[in-house]
Amino acid sequence: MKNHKFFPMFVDISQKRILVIGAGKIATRRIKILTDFANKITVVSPHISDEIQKLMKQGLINVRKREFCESDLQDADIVLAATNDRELNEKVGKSCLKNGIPVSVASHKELCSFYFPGIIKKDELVIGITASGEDHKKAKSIREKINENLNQWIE
Ligand SMILES: C[C@@]1(CC(=O)O)C2=NC(=C\c3[nH]c(c(CCC(=O)O)c3CC(=O)O)Cc3[nH]c(c(CC(=O)O)c3CCC(=O)O)/C=C3\N/C(=C\2)[C@@H](CCC(=O)O)[C@]3(C)CC(=O)O)/[C@H]1CCC(=O)O
Ligand SMILES: NC(=O)c1ccc[n+]([C@@H]2O[C@H](COP(=O)([O-])OP(=O)(O)OC[C@H]3O[C@@H](n4cnc5c(N)ncnc54)[C@H](O)[C@@H]3O)[C@@H](O)[C@H]2O)c1
Repeated sequence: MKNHKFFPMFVDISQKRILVIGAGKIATRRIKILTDFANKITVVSPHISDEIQKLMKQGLINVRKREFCESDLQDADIVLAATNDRELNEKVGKSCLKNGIPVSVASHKELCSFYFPGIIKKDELVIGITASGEDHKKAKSIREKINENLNQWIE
């Protein structure tokens, strides 16, 4: 295929129903970012990190404290699969792709219809970074470098 890079489309997700499956290290990192952009975040997971618990108490997210079930997808506009059960992530990814629900699968880049980017947010500036799924550490280190220098560049 000639073009297979993902386009950085900046999208209004403020009213989108976002379903995050899993509430561990990766899901928590992403949910904390998403709360700056989205108002309708639901997390489904039997175990919840302390940080997720805090966000729930602040009213920033809804939590279904149980295992994922297929019907969770019925009221989801966007899905992030981030459990430590790779088979489940895969099942979710395939189901979303089949049903046209935008999905990012933390364990299977080939099942993503979008990638979760590295994000820097400063006032009205929003910067998203991807290494096209090819080098996650590079995406992280470039995000850190931009972060370190941004204030200086703005001045
Ligand atoms: C950008 C960032 C956002 C975030 O996660 O917040 C992000 N990954 C980050 C870091 C990171 N990821 C991984 C490590 C461990 C070291 C390593 O393996 O290299 C580290 C480093 C670390 O965490 O220090 C492991 C990993 N990641 C994926 C797989 C599965 C696969 O490749 O198939 C596996 C193997 C899992 C396993 O085998 O178990 C997949 C995806 N990770 C993505 C995003 C999507 C597009 C990536 C891109 O654009 O390149 C994509 C494709 C899908 C998605 O998840 O949407 C964030 C850095 C930004 C920041 O720090 O700000
Ligand atoms: N994309 C990335 O940046 C990146 C980086 C490292 C790892 N990973 C991948 O991300 C995934 C999650 O890693 P982690 O470190 O956050 O794991 P973790 O062990 O910290 O958390 C896993 C979470 O999944 C939940 N879970 C397990 N079974 C579930 C089910 N049936 N229904 C709902 N929730 C369920 C657990 O309750 C827990 O909250 C792994 O598949 C790993 O391979 C991705």
